Amino acid sequence: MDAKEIFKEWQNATNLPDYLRDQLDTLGKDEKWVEDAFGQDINFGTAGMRGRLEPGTNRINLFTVGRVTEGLARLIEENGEEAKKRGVAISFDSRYHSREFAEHAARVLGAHGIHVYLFDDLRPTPELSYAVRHLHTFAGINITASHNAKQYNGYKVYGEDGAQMAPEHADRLFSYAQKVTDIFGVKAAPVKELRANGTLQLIGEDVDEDYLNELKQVTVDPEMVKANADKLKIIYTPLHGTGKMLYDRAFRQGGFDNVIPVPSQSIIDPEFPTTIKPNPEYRDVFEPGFKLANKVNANVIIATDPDADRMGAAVRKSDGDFQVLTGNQIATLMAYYLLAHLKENGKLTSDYEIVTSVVSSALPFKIAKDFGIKTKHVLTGFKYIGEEVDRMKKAGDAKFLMGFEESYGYLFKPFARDKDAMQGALMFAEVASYYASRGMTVFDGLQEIWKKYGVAYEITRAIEMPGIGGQKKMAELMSKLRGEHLTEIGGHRVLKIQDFLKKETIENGESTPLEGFPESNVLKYFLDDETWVALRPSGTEPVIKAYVGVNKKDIETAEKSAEDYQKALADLLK
Ligand SMILES: O=P(O)(O)OC[C@H]1O[C@H](O)[C@H](O)[C@@H](O)[C@@H]1O
Repeated sequence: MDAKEIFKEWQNATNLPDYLRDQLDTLGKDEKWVEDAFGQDINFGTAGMRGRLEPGTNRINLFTVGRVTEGLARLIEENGEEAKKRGVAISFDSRYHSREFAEHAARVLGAHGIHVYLFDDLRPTPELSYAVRHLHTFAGINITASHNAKQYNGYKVYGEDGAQMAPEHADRLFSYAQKVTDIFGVKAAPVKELRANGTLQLIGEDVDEDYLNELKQVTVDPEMVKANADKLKIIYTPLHGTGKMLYDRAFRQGGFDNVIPVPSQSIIDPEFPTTIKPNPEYRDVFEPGFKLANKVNANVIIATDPDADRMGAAVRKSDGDFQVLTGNQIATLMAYYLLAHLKENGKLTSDYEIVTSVVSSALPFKIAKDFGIKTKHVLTGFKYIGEEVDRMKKAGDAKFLMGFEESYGYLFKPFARDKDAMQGALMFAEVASYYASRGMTVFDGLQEIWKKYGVAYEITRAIEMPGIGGQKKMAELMSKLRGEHLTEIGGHRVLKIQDFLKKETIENGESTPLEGFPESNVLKYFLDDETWVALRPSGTEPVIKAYVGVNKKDIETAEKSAEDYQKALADLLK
């Protein structure tokens, strides 16, 4: 069936809620929209499915949520009665329709007799990851579009290890979902019935308690934190989302008594009214925090995104202004602190390991090597970091120190297996406390690291390619570049290319196999001035991501060079 026919089916459906029917009537006047919203099924990417909250098979709505949950139900059924009994934990964030979708997913699973643990209210993503492990469920669902704009929602699926489902399983789930021919006929049992027969169980405070208890392990030097408590004032913002549920207790039990929330951003609100996108990457989300910090004379601002898996921070410089740090810089500070702490306490052993993605900063690895510990690169997607934690546990060949991604994700203690902004916030607060104890700001700390190891500076840019045409364009651009074997970028010689799709490394015109990674549409180039650049279509947004990482003597040269490289990449993508 083509897009127009499917659109007609939706028009004729008898069970569309009014808000979807209204949207269908208005948006449906635009043929291009119809083509985009009905021309394909919404895909499963880096983090499950994500899309605009609109009617359509290529959108997020009650019906696409129902269909994918039906796919999950069939995957669980295939694994037998035990899997059904273990069931699924479900959480949701502060977005429009999140609660409704979570409940709908519970009802669809319930109709298959699959046990469901549904959070009674919004909760952070890492708490769901923790709940899956803690309750030994077979899977987890989280209704969230993370840091995307308010028009979006999404559906993340977790495997029994608490990490986002690995591609093999996710593909299977998706293929089951696609076998659902009548998207309007997916069965959903009534909540009342499921509550009465015990299939649907609400969870909340009980899991909070246990998760908060685990969070206590994150702080590595509680005494130092305690001794410097009065030197540190932290501003915290949950950006209108789930971080609000736990931050207060988490900070307090960690010994951080001086944490002041940003009032306007502590209101749970799907409009995210104080932001354009509730993403701690962007300076604008910190504006209310800056004002408050100036008023109460605080030096550190910590922000978590609406589902509290990403954590960003801004720190005061000596001129009084705030610097918004990148995810890479935050991870660098954390890695240095953790290693220095282990060393000072005579606890540093060479079997510690840091894991990060191939598009994240090289500096934490440089530091790790200097301290003599192991490092491991994985593809983008925190689930791959989760897999490494499992590998270390099973093989017993390494101790997990931390995992991080440039996209503001960090994990220290693997009781959660997704990036955990609560853990990130606690660790960053501890880093701030460490520098305060030395009479320094966090920004001074970063400069100290740069002085020792050189300035690593990274910029990630997203080049938008929306719509169905966009997918095609991204595929064409990537395959064109792949075929070209570039020898020069931005006036610099390419020394080596890593092609993660063809799984080959090209160096001096010779190709050797690139082992140890699943296939992925990523190209990474290493240049003659210690710069690396990478290109990949995002798995969560209709964009190609262009990554640049330079190594220079000072930050000014680094910033300029990184900008120049970004321009060169933008030209390549024209
Ligand atoms: O670069 P993308 O494919 O858009 O993914 C960006 C990020 O999306 C989600 O937040 C995932 O959990 C991360 O692991 C990933 O790094």
